[in-house]
Amino acid sequence: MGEKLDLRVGVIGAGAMGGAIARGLVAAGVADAAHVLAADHEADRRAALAELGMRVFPGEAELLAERPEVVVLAVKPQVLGEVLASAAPLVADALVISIAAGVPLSALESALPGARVVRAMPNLPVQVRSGATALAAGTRATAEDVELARTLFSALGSVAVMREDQLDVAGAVSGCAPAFFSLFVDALTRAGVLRGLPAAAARELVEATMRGCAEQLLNEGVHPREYMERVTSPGGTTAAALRELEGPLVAGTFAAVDAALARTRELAG
Ligand SMILES: NC(=O)C1=CN([C@@H]2O[C@H](COP(=O)(O)OP(=O)(O)OC[C@H]3O[C@@H](n4cnc5c(N)ncnc54)[C@H](OP(=O)(O)O)[C@@H]3O)[C@@H](O)[C@H]2O)C=CC1
Ligand SMILES: O=C(O)[C@@H]1CCC=N1
Repeated sequence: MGEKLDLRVGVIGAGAMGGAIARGLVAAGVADAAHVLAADHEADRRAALAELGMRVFPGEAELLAERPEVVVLAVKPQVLGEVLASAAPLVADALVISIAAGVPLSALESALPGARVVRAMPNLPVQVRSGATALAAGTRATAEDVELARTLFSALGSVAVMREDQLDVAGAVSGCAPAFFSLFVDALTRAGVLRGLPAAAARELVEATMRGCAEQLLNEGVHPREYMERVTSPGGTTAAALRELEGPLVAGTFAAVDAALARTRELAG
């Protein structure tokens, strides 16, 4: 468990990502549930978090009236402008952490005059404290603010502090990656089914393999290429398969990351 922080964290937008962060912070023990405030339009989402002991609010104004020391903005980039306008007068003393894809620090800082802002790009596994988060500091954020953001997200997995342009790349890579990995798991499962495996068995085999590979890559620190070589018997089945897979997968992955970055730039506008 992480060190418990004596401050309140307000999460505005408790959807897929805001909900994951709120749950992760409580599960990690860095914040008491009663010190995590969550605002969401959806009554069901509020009820699920209230059940865990969090304080819940129907919108940002009600939450920010409580003046939490840290505010996490976790609404979609398309509605962030409205939230910033109503939050601006209420966050002068808070550290504001935006996780919105694309929305630049310059836009956040000009919409929140005086506020200390940090951008974060987390991913969905923060909910189970195995996430990956990139951080970039705004011009008014202090070293202590960056350390506080690092402490919060470190309780939810690994953290890297970087420049803002790099954070956008991290968003296209690790932010999106849970969907990329899930797509591959699904594709491999379907390939097994197509060739005769029962669906449930195929899925179990593929998911167990993903967990085992992740454990070995992380625990042994082995390079992915070296790990591939261990699996690839000379003249064997993996070599035959990789010959088909590598080209399209690498090209598709590069194109996918470029598409995510292009969309990031559109959202910035
Ligand atoms: N999903 C992911 O894996 C990641 C997402 N992000 C970023 O996180 C942000 C949220 O994405 P995601 O969680 O997927 O989106 P969701 O739609 O799941 O969550 C956003 C939630 O915020 C609610 N909401 C909108 N406006 C307000 C408001 N004014 N007050 C209270 N609640 C509000 C929405 O309710 P309603 O729909 O009813 O308006 C919704 O429940 C985005 O900016 C995205 O770029 C970053 C990294 C990863
Ligand atoms: O799809 C999105 O826009 C968000 C940002 C990164 C992952 N999900």
